[in-house]
Amino acid sequence: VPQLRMHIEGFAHKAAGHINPYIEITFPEYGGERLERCEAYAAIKSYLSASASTRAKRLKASVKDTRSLVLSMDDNEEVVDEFEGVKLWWSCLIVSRNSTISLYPYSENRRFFKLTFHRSHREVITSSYIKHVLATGKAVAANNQLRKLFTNNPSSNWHYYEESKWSYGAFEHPATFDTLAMEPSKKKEIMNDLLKFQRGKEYYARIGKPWKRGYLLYGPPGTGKSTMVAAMANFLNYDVYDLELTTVKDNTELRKLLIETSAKSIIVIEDIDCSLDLTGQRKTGKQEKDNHEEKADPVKRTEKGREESKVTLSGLLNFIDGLWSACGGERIIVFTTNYVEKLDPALIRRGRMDKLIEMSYCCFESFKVLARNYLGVEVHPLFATVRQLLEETKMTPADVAENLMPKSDEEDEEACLERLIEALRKAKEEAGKKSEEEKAAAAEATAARASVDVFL
Ligand SMILES: Nc1ncnc2c1ncn2[C@@H]1O[C@H](COP(=O)(O)OP(=O)(O)OP(=O)(O)O)[C@@H](O)[C@H]1O
Ligand SMILES: [Mg+2]
Repeated sequence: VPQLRMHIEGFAHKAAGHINPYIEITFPEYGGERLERCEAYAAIKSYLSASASTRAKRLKASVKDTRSLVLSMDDNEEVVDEFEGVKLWWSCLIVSRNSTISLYPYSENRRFFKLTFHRSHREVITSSYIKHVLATGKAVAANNQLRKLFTNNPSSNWHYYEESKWSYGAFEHPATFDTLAMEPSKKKEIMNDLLKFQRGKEYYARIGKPWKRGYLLYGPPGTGKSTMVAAMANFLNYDVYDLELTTVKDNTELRKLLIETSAKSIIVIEDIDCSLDLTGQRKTGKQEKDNHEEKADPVKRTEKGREESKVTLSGLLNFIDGLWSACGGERIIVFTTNYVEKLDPALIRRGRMDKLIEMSYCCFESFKVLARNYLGVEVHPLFATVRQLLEETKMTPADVAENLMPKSDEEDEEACLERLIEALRKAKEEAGKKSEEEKAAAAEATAARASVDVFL
């Protein structure tokens, strides 16, 4: 029984106190009344990850992005540290509690760090070493912080454990403004806007505005809206909260989710036009009645339960306004949509959304970015043809990128560019045919009307 063992160890330590000249300090991962995650633990972890990677033999790796690796001490591993000539030992311990039945998944295993040192150094350790560790650890953490991507859980799971409203994984989207295909001047403008926002703490305080900014990204599918959000997060070093409105049952839940977001984050609501009926149309009497019936009939309700979110436009507006006023710290909210004209004006008016950004079809400048990324080519004789065709045809950056991607090892950049040109020609032809058909249909309609006129 682990608990018993702990007790015995405790006794053993006490008994050995006179003989054993070493002092041990433990730092548990969770502590305090609410068992919240200890800041000290996190700082020590980062501190040790910086020094442990050179000394410890067993390391745990987590990949931060495609270029760097974060190494940290593995469980039950020990490292030696030195401070002002004093030698001390750190170990990472884990106590598993598999034998106890627990409702809280995170408390199954308890981790803590143990610091051991000779009692003659007590003064140095307690007065300066620990301070040094915590400060260094925080700095290290800020440096190789793993950014997180949060998604909201359906409220039926909220009661499982404390931080369950949002679940998260590492945010590892590789998109940056460098790889984003967009008109350079527009890109520059957005980057400057973001920088101004990030550095604007005093400015926002002075003009008495909350330190928040709202963006609406709109454009056809495949023009890089989601990619843009990732690029923003990477640029600012923010966490991302991906809010799925369809799993939010009502306005109250929306509020609760909002309260649990942290500062330095981007809250994204994708495809806002599809998520909910936010087009400003009020419900008809019949729909209201249907809702009542559903409440009375639980089977029907659960059947439709998933997509039947009761979040309303006014709830969402309150969410945004609440964000603007209730939460401290820098936050960005981003909406994406394919149909900006479908949205209620109240949602995108100034003050709610600060900037409307149109993502559009691939222009030649965007193509150059993609060619550089996908093929590593800056100039090529075929570029002229591509330029010509891009001016005459609409193709999304997603489609251009797809065509540029080498399909096998034998394919060189020439082959890829040829394929793109082929696809562009085809698209142009189809667009031409379509407009011919439309013209014909329109002509037919006029002719029909004319004949009706004659008939009358
Ligand atoms: N502007 C762009 N720059 C670089 N890559 C792009 C761009 N637009 C699209 N892509 C590529 O196409 C894929 C799809 O783009 P993305 O998911 O960002 O489109 P979207 O505008 O969010 O589409 P949807 O409206 O369907 O959500 C991405 O994985 C990316 O590789
Ligand atoms: Mg998208």
